[in-house]
Amino acid sequence: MSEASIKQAEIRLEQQHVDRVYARLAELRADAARLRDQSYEHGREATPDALYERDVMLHHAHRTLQALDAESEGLVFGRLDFAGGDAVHIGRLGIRDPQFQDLLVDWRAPLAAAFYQATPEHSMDVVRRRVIRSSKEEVVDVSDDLLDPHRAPEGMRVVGDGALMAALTRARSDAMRNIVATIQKEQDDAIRAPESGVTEITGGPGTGKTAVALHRAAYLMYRDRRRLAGPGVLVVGPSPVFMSYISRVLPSMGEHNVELRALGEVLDGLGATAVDEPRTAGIKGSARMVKVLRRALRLAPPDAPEELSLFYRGAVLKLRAEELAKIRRSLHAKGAPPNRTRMKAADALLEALWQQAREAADEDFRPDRDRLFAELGERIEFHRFLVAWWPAVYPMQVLRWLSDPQRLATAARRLLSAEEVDLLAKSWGPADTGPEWTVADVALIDELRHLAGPPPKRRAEEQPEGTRRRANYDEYAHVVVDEAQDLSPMQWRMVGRRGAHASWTVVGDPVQTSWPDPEEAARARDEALRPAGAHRRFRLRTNYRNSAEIFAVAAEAVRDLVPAEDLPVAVRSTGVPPRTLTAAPDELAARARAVALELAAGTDGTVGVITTMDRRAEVREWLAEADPDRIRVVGSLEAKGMEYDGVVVVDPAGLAAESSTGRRALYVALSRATQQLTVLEVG
Ligand SMILES: Nc1ncnc2c1ncn2[C@@H]1O[C@H](COP(=O)(O)OP(=O)(O)OP(=O)(O)O)[C@@H](O)[C@H]1O
Repeated sequence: MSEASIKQAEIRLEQQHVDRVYARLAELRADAARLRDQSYEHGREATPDALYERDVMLHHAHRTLQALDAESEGLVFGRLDFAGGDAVHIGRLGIRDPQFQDLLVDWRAPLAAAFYQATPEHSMDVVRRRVIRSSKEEVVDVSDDLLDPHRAPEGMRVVGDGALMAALTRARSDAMRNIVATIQKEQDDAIRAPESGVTEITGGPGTGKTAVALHRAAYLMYRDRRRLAGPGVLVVGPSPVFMSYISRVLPSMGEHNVELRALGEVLDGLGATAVDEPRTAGIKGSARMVKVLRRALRLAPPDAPEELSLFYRGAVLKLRAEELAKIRRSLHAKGAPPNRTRMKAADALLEALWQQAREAADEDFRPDRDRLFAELGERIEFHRFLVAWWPAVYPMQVLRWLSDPQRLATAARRLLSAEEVDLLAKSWGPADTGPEWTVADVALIDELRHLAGPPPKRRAEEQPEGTRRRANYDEYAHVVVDEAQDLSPMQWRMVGRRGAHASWTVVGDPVQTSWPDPEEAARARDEALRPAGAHRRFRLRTNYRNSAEIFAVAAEAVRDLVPAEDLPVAVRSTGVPPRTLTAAPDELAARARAVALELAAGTDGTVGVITTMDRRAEVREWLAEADPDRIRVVGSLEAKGMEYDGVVVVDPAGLAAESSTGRRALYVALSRATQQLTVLEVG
C-alpha cells in the first residue's frame, strides 16, 4: 500500500470513532434538553420544594448544554496508544457511553496528561501519540509520533508529519484558536502547575504565553470547579481589541464562566478605551498618585461653605474658616475613608459649637451638651451645612475637581513638578464638559473608590460598582494577568484588590514592556501578589508565531537593550524574507495602501497595519475602503498580544521615538506576523 492510502485507511478508522462520539453527543444533548423541559414542568407545582428542585435541575441542565454546545469543531483531536494495547481518544470534553466507558477523555483529565508530557526519553507507556485534525465532523488528517518503537505492536501504522508545524502554518483569523491538540511539553508543565500561590510564566513574543494562560484557566476550572465557579476567574488583558481576539478560546473548551476584562474595564460600569499620551499616562500610572489622591480627598470640596453660623437660645454660634479647617484636618488625621466619616463629621461640628456655647454661658443660660447636640443636630440649616461641607464623595467627581491646576498643585505638592501638574490638569479639564476617561484614569478612580469608601447610591453614572456581579463584591478566586509587563503601579494596585485572597497566573515578557519605570512597577506588583504567597516560575523559549526570518528582523530592534538569551528561538522557516520599503511623506498613504492590499491578496488570513498611536486615525482613513475583516489598523499599544498573517509597520522610526520605551514597542510591532512582514519607512 502507498503511504497516501495507508493514511486514508487510518483516517477512515478514526472517522468511525469520531462518528460514535458525535452520535453519543447528540443523545446527551437530547437528554439534557429533556431534563430542562421537565424541570420547567416541575416548577409549575410552585411549592417551595418543587421550585428549589426545579432550580437545581435547571442549573444542571444548562451547564450540561453549555458544555456540550461548545464549538463542535475539533471535538476529538487526539489518541494515545499504550504499550499494553489499550488506546484512548482525547477531546475538548469528556464523553462516556451508556455503560460509562470513556469514548472521549477530557484533555484536562489526569489520563490525558501523557498526551502532552510523554517524550521518547520518558514515554509514560505511550507507544504512539496521534493528532487528529477535523473539519466540522469530518476527519481530514492524522499525524503521529512514535514514542517507543520497541514496544509498538505488530502492524501499528505511523503516518503524517508534524501536527505542530501544520497548526503553525495555518492562516489566522480574527479570533485566537485553542491549541489543545498541539500543546508542547514546556507549555503543559505551566498549564498543569498547581493552583495555589503565584504561577509566573515568562517568554518572548509568540511563545504561547497567552494560549498557555487561557488553557491553564480552563484546566483549573476543570480541576476545581466547585471552588472556582463561585467567586470566579478573572482574566485581565491590555485592550478590548485583544480581549475580543482571545474571547473564543475558553468557550471553545466549554468554559463560559471566566470573566475577560481589559485594563480599562476592570472597574464595573466603566469601559475606558481612550489612552493618554505617554508622558501623561506615565504620571497617572506612577505610585506617587496614591499620595496625591489621598491628599485630594482631604481638601475641602470646591464649593464648601467657609463659615457655619447658627442661632442657639439667643446667642450666635459661629465656626469660622480657620476653625472649620482644623476640624477637617483632625477628622482626616484618623485616616478613615471620608464616606464612612460623615457621622463623625457631624459630631465634631456639634462638639465645636458646644464648646462655644459653653464659653458664652452666663448666669441666665447654662447649656446642656446632650440637649445642644439633639437640638442643633436636627436643624435643617445644620444638615444643609453638613451636606455641603462634608459631602458624599464620588471618585469621578474628585478627579474632575483636580482639573483645577491650583487644587491639583496643592494635592501634589513636592510629589509632581509644575509641568506634570499642568499635563494632568489639562487631561481632566475642562471641568464643565467633563473628560473622556482614559484607561489610566480607571486605576485612579478605583484607588479613590478604595480611599473614599462607598458613597451612598446616587445616579447610575456615579455608581460604577456591581453591575455584573454581586454589588460591591469584586474579588475573584483566581486572577490571570496577561501582558503583565505593561501594568503600571496604579494598575497593579487595582488588579491586586480583585485578587486579595486569590491565586494568580501572571504572564508577560519584560522585554516587551512599555512602562518606563519597571522597578517601580515591580514593587507594586510584589505588593499586589504578596498575600498569595509562594511563586513558581516557568519560562517558555520557543517562538511559535513568527517565521525565523521575521523574528530575526524584530530581534534587531532590541538587540542592544537585552541579553540574547532573553529572546526566544523561532522554529519555523518560510524562506520569505521581510521587506523594508521607503516612501516620501506625500507617497506614504498610497504605498501603505498598496502594500496592505498586496499582503491581503497573498494570504487567506488577516493583515495588521501597525503604526504610532498618534497616526492611527490617519492610517485608518488611508484604508477606509479596504475590507475591515481582512485588514486591521492598530496603534502600537493596541498591537500588544495580537497576531496577523501579514503585517505592515508604518513609520518604524516614529514608533521608536513615540515614548521612552519606543524601541520595545517597535519590537512588539515587528513580532506580530506569522508569514509576511513589510516595514514602510518614511523617507
Ligand atoms: N503548542 C502550540 N500549538 C499550536 N500553536 C501554538 C502553540 N503554542 C503557541 N501557538 C500559537 O502561537 C501563536 C502565539 O501564541 P501567543 O499569542 O499565546 O504567544 P504570546 O507568548 O502570548 O505572544 P506575545 O508575547 O507576542 O503576546 C498563537 O497563534 C498560538 O496559537
